[in-house]
This record gives sequence, C-alpha cells and structure tokens, in this order.
Amino acid sequence: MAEENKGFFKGLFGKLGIGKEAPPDPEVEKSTEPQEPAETQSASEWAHNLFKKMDAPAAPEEAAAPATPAEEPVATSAAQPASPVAPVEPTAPVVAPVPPIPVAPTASAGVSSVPQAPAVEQAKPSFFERLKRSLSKTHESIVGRMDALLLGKKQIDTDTLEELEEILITADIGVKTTVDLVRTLEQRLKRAELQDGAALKQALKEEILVRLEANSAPLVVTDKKPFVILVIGVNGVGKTTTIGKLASRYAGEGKRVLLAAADTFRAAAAEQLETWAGRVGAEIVRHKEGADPSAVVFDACKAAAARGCDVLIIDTAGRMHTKVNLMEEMKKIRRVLTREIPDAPHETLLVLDAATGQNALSQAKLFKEAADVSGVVLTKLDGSAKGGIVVAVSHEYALPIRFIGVGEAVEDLREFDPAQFVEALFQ
Ligand SMILES: Nc1nc2c(ncn2[C@@H]2O[C@H](COP(=O)(O)OP(=O)(O)OP(=O)(O)O)[C@@H](O)[C@H]2O)c(=O)[nH]1
Repeated sequence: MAEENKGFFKGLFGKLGIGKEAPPDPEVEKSTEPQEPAETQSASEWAHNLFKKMDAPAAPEEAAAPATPAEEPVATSAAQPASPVAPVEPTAPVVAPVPPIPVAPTASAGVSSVPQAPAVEQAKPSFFERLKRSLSKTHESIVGRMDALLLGKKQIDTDTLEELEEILITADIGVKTTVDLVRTLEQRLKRAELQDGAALKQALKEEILVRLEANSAPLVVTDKKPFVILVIGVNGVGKTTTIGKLASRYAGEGKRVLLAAADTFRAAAAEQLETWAGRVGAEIVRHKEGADPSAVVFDACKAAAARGCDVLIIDTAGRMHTKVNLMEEMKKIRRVLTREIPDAPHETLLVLDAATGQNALSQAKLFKEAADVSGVVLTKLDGSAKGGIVVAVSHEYALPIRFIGVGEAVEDLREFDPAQFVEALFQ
C-alpha cells in the first residue's frame, strides 16, 4: 500500500506539474480504478493528509509516509441469517415495512467518506463452504450424534440401527424416509457390508444421496415466451425474496423478466417485490392492496405477451390456510393463466422454510395435493438444525428440490445439487 500511495502521488504531482522530472507512474491508473474503492479511498485519504501537511511545514519523510490505516478491516461477509419465521398467518392484513434487500458487500461497493483500512483481500468463501457452514447444525444433529452413538462400538448390530433410526427421525429426515433408510441399512448389515462405524456412515451417506438423486431435476427455463413460474407457499417462508433472487438470476442471463404481484393481501408484499424488480432490472405488474389476484395475473400475462418477456414470475399470497380455499384460489389463478397462455404455468414452485422442519413437510403435503407443485425451493437452510427436511420433502413427496436458500443475499439462492448437499452435510 505504502508503495502504491507513493506511486499515486508521484503521478499526481506529475499531472499538477510538481516534480516534473519524476517519470509517470503506472500506479496512477491503478489507484484511481473505480473497482478498487478501498485502494482509492486510502490513496485519497492519504492525499488529504498530505495536502494538510503541505500547508503546515512538515519533515519530508513525514510527508512521504502513508496515512495510518483504520483499525477495522473492510467487512466482506454475507448478510446475517434471519431468525426462523412462523408460517401460516390467517389473520387480518398487516402492513409491515418493506425490509431492505440485503446484498452481500462486494469489492466494488462504492466509495464512502468513512476512512477505511487498506484493502485486505478476503476471499469470499465458496458456495460449498457456505453450504457446509449453513448445514453445520444439521451436521451436528445427524453426523455428530451418530459419531457419539458409534464411539467405542466394536460392531454394528440391529440395536445400533434402532438408535440411528431415532436420530434420523429427530433430525427431521421424516418418519417415512427414515424407516426406508434403516430398512436398507438392515439389508446391508445382513450382507455384512457394515463392519464398523465408518462403513455405516458411508452407507447412510450413499443411501441419502440415492434418494435425493431419484427425484432431482433442475428447473429448466425453456424458450417458451413467456416461461411462467407460479410461486406458492405460506407467508413468511421467503417467497418474495426467492422471486427477487430468481429474477436477478434470469435477468443476469439477459432474459426480460416480468414479476406479477398477485399477493394483494398486503401492500408491503407488492412494495417489496417492486423494490426487488427495481434492484435486479425486472418489470412488475401490481394492483392496489386487496385487489383480485387473478386480475393481476391477467394483466401480467397481457403485459408479458405485449412486451415479449422471456420469464413471468407470479407471486401469490399463501394465506389460503385450508385446502379448499387454497384449491379454489389456485384454480382461479390457473383458469386465468391458461386462458391467456394455454400451457402455463410451466413451473409451480413451492417455497418452504427449512427452519420450520415438520411444518414444512405438512405444507409440502397440502400444496402438492392442492396446487400441482412441480418443484420446491427450500429457504433458510442457514443456521437451521432441520436441514434433514430436504431429504424428507424430496423422498416422501417425490418432489424435485430446484433451489436452496442459505442466506438473504442474491447469491445465496443456488440450484440444488444432491451430491454437493450430501458432501457438505457429512463433511
Ligand atoms: N436467513 C435466510 N433468510 C431468508 C432466506 N430467504 C428469505 N429469507 C428472509 O425471510 C424473510 C421473509 O421473506 P419474504 O420473502 O418476505 O417471505 P414471503 O414468503 O414473501 O412472506 P410474505 O410476503 O409475508 O408472504 C425475509 O426477512 C427474508 O430476507 C434464506 O435463505 N435465509
């Protein structure tokens, strides 16, 4: 840094005609690069100090010294996870303030006037690392407890598998999936494949992966114009946030994205969606609070066709807390949709909050029966001990997990990769 700052001022003096004999310094360009704000800040801060010192006589070596760096390093961590949100909310509409959209700080986050430390290159952890961290509590509740169970065990027997069954059920893998897993492990025990704890752990990992892969399929956005994604789920699970993240993904691929704010139950929902649309460069169709969701869908279909949009993502309210209400609302939305775009929706995406564990499993059941779900997004895996629910939802309801959410920032929604998930869970 010190050398770079010196270079910056050699160059600056050159431009000002001071000390013309000094050769032009290539660092001038580097230190004024906008994508290196921390570098620029430190240099300009140093300049500021230097000019102050030039006003008041100073010893030459003092003037040549760089400014003292601030003590705190530049923060590069992602947004902190939110606490789990309770699901179904059948009560009267509540207008809540629109939360700001969290975006993980990046190196090009702009120049502030607050003195900052010299740029310390902190490599952002890879998604696998973040996934591993997100699953650490789930890891503890499955693998940690399994390790404790196997500690000092000379051999694996049916009692061990019985105890494992209890661990898996309480770790939100779901009763049905657990029973299926343990039965398979019993067969492997009979075939003498499980000599020790390590073999049992490896076998469980393999069997979970087989079950996840059996129902795994990414969401493929075809070239249907528009490709319609209907997003459903109870309130608070992260629907709007997921839509914002998806819109960002597709807009980033150069697609023209239109959002339909068909959650007309509370104004804040549409406002939140509008904020996301503005942020990620998507368009939006919204009506007033309390309007008919089907009317929004109708207008959005018309607008998407007229504007030649590639992707239309529809946000719904999710407050239809009985199966009959839910079915009626869904039927109505679908009726309007198919009248305008005959084969729509091309994807009915159910958003579930992983942190709600068994509750998420019940919601998967209800929505699968009532709303023809074709894919699932599991949000808020970060910090939850209930990540086993991923296996339960996928296996019990034969639903493909399309995406997982491990935080509030745009890049925290990722395509679900069974092998990566299992690896992160067991490592
Ligand atoms: N930690 C964490 N928080 C998330 C994730 N996804 C969403 N959230 C947060 O969950 C909260 C609720 O998200 P929303 O997108 O408003 O949920 P919604 O389902 O649209 O809720 P309603 O608008 O009330 O229907 C927000 O604070 C989000 O930032 C995630 O993967 N991890």
